Amino acid sequence: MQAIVSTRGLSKRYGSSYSVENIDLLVEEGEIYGFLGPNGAGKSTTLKMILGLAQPTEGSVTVFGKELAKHRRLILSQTGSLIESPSYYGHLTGLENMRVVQRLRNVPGSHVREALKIVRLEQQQNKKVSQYSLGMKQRLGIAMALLASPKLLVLDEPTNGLDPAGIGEIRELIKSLPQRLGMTVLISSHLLSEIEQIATSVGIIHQGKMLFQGKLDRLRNESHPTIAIKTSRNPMAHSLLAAQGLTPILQDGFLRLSHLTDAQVARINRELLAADIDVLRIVEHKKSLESLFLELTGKERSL
Ligand SMILES: Nc1ncnc2c1ncn2[C@@H]1O[C@H](COP(=O)(O)OP(=O)(O)OP(=O)(O)O)[C@@H](O)[C@H]1O
Repeated sequence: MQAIVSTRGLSKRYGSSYSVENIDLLVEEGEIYGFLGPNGAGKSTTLKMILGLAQPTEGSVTVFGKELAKHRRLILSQTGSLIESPSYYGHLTGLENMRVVQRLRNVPGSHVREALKIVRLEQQQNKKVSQYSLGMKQRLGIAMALLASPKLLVLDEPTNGLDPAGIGEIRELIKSLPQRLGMTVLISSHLLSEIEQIATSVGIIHQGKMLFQGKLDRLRNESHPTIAIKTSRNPMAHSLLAAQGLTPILQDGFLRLSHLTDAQVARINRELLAADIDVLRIVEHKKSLESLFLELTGKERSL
């Protein structure tokens, strides 16, 4: 698969400290890449460097296979972005605002109607933007970013400040873009729950460093499930398992074990029964992505 965005050793230093340190980010064609991290982690700074809005202290950015430093104009002509809140004229209507951007970007007028249709603002296009809700303003910002039919769309926390209904709308809109318009999307958020619902790949950044990058499924597999076994005689079962070199933890009426294969679980079950211990429950507990994310960003450990 073709790399749409890749960075090498990308770093940004403000004063004596690094806000972004040695980031190798990789976004492949047709992906929705969720760039995830708590507030102040370095997401905006990274996205700004990818868009040529901030100068890296070290490292390089390649977009569409071309180095940003050398092909900035070409790359940006094929990239749409929404960084921080969208800029618009409140006293003009949505349509008039779109026309301003259309002229600035020198794209055909037909794109305006198309973009307004995609973000479902057609009905409100003649309303002044000062009378728009926050969600409508965000959608207008996305419509502006879509105007030039970009191959890459970069969105920095596009659902910030929206209510759940507004978040849902933007989410569905973004989700539809790769298939509908053949776009690749790079979107940042501090909410795992949000990224989890739309992204195909994630990059997790914390204190300027990338802690994990890859498919969401791989992140899920990083979590080793725990097997909890409830028996009729837990203390005796505990001794039996410990004698076999296992390290069960007796907690809340269950013996908890981790890193077990299916074959080991089956063997334990057989042995408990053979020792005349009834097995009442065998339950698998998977770590939620949320707890994995907190563990990663809380402990700052590298995967
Ligand atoms: N122009 C600047 N001058 C000095 N420090 C800056 C500047 N821009 C960002 N920083 C610092 O860089 C760090 C990362 O900020 P950044 O805005 O990239 O984080 P973020 O992950 O986007 O967080 P948020 O979601 O809160 O915007 C922060 O500590 C911030 O204070």
